[in-house]
Amino acid sequence: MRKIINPSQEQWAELVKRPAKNLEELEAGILETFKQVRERGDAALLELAKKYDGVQLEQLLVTQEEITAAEASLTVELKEAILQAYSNIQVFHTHQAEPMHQIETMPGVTCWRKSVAIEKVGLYIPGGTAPLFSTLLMLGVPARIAGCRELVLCTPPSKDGTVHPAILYTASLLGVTRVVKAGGAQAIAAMAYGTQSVPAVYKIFGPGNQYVTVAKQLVSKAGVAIDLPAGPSEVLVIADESANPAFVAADLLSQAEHGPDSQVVLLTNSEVFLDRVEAELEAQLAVLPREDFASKALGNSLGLVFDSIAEMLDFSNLYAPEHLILSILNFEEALDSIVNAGSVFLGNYSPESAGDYASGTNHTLPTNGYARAYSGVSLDSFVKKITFQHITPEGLQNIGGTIETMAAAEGLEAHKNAVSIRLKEVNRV
Ligand SMILES: NC(=O)c1ccc[n+]([C@@H]2O[C@H](COP(=O)([O-])OP(=O)(O)OC[C@H]3O[C@@H](n4cnc5c(N)ncnc54)[C@H](O)[C@@H]3O)[C@@H](O)[C@H]2O)c1
Ligand SMILES: N[C@H](CO)Cc1c[nH]c[nH+]1
Ligand SMILES: [Zn+2]
Repeated sequence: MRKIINPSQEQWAELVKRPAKNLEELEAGILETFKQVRERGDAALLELAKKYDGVQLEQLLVTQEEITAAEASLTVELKEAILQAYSNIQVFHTHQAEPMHQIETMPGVTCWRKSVAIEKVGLYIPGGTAPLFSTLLMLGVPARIAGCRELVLCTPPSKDGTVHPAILYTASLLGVTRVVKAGGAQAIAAMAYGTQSVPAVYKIFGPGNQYVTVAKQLVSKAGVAIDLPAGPSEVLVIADESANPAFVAADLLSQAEHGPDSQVVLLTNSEVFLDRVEAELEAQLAVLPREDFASKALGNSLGLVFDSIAEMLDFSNLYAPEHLILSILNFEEALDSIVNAGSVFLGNYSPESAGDYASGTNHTLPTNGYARAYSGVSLDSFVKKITFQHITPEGLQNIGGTIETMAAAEGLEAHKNAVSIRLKEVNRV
């Protein structure tokens, strides 16, 4: 962890940059993958699974037998945990539905907006370093609440050609239409362009590593929608001396273990506290099974000491973390100052893992500073909002003049005439 005491304002711009691969090289490789998938469809997916996932697949689609066997192999404890998380995510996301209001903007002019489900959605479930079946709940539950009809799931196969049973169990709970053994940029291309086995979808959802995230951003230029850039996980903790160094270290490691390109950041107003957290990091890291990823991620990470909580909040807003943890005594006083963050965890007993799995909030969140402008996945992500309007003859008499004047000022006579021709008739009657 890189340690800096009172970083200057000039250093801030540098410090908020995430560890990232060379974008041009990444894009060139991904575009080549897209070309192969577009030209050769399933054959390219099978070849790329061998190249990147190290497995010679016999077929891309998961069979019903595989799903049945997966269900039977899970413990009751894990199934119950999945069902509890499902229920909390469902409750939280169901409450995001907006009531539909019909608004009369002028007498006789009525407007309203209706949420309509996106019919075909693609769900990318990461599987390179860990089988994130929790991500399937985060995407599948709101998709089902919204009423999406077709759910296509892509996830990288493991080396023996299987998909983790908890992913298959969750897919079955959600009634996923098709589960495809494909990961990385090739999976994104398949869902965007379609192949013999993978139907093209209208919007692609889901987090992933830098290959997946850049691939999503590239296909979004080609006409398919995406949810948001949700790349390597990150957490920023703001802690004062009221915080528990062991808890803070545990939270930092929880995101560091996602992979070597993750970044974790600690901001504190006490150098002594920072030293205590560093000692805890060392002790806890030594017993982590994913020590290799976590220690690489810690190598990218920052421990910064500031004079005041206000300054830490300013830095955090510039950094715009995916996850923000406020482990400070008076966290309520800080809430109004948070303007850029994906999801926020308050006090000493709200571990970030709660949001990852089961509290009910969505864990598919903007990374790499995108929380300055993007929200995480929500029910809204799975619907389009279609607006409607109905104008009565009296309504047209009320609003017609305004439209005619504006259309004439833009020099668009046909627009003006679409009103005038009607007004003539209305005024004649
Ligand atoms: N922001 C969020 O909301 C959020 C949520 C969950 C997970 N995540 C992040 O998702 C990521 C998951 O990454 P992952 O790697 O475990 O799984 P992944 O499924 O995203 O990526 C695995 C795929 O990457 C491709 N790949 C790997 N090396 C490659 C190479 N050299 N060239 C081309 N393609 C290559 C392969 O096709 C492989 O199937 C982690 O970084 C994690 O932090 C983010
Ligand atoms: N922390 C990840 C989002 O950045 C989500 C996740 C899934 N499983 C564990 N964690
Ligand atoms: Zn996590």
